[in-house]
Amino acid sequence: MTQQEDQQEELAERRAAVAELGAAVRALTDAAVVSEVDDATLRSVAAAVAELVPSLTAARRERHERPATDPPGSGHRWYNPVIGAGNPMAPPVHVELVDGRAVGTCVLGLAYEGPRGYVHGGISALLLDQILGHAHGASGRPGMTISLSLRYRGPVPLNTPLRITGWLGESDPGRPSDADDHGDDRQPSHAIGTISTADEPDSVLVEARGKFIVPNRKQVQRIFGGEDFAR
Ligand SMILES: CCCCCCCCCCCCCCCC(=O)SCCNC(=O)CCNC(=O)[C@H](O)C(C)(C)COP(=O)(O)OP(=O)(O)OC[C@H]1O[C@@H](n2cnc3c(N)ncnc32)[C@H](O)[C@@H]1OP(=O)(O)O
Repeated sequence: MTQQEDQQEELAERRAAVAELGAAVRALTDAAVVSEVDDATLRSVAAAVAELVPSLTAARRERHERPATDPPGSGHRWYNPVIGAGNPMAPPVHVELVDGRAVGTCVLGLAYEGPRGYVHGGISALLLDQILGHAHGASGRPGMTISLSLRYRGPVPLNTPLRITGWLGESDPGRPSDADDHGDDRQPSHAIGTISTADEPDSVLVEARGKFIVPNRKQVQRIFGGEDFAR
């Protein structure tokens, strides 16, 4: 086996272990928010969970440090709060590109509840920000959201397969390019997205419109210390 194959195998093993822990803690969260067991049981589970924390934090990363799952250039985000299999707060949403659109699927449990039985509006915004960003990134220009507006047309049901779709709209017409001052592409892109149930994809429950920019070199330096932020 070559050194590169060795590294690939190690990476796959790491990602599998990270996903396993993510799924286990996600299941714990799901159980915690639906549980109606007695107080003594809640307290004993809380104590058992607290005992587990030091074994995870024995080796930890700090802000700006890459996790082992996301080596430079991989473009992976295993702890992303929407798609990251390693992040227990992520549903996680599974995203595919279909005819140039980013299409995400997931089921949201009671941990994401806003109005009783339905998804919290902030969670819908989180999912749509991600899917719009994915559509923007898939066009070859990974960027940052500079604005996001939502229209909630109908409540999004919990425990129901959902479909989240994002695509690019027209760019800002007539915006002057100030590439000379800032050194990069300065036309914000518009992206549009929707949430519906998988069973009724044409019935839009939430609609989003966002604007994205590709940070120029100075901005990347200022915000991320110069590292290629998207990879
Ligand atoms: C198979 C393929 C798979 C692909 C797979 C990809 C997957 C990839 C998925 C990722 C999905 C993540 C999706 C989550 C995306 C987030 O959540 S991003 C996090 C949320 N956004 C932020 O944190 C941005 C915060 N904002 C900022 O840091 C600053 O406002 C900015 C954007 C750096 C600009 O600040 P600044 O340099 O001081 O510029 P400023 O003087 O304020 O700007 C003046 C004007 O120029 C505009 N402008 C500034 N910089 C730029 C620029 N670089 N370009 C254009 N216009 C600009 C400004 O918007 C502003 O416009 P107006 O408001 O006047 O219309």
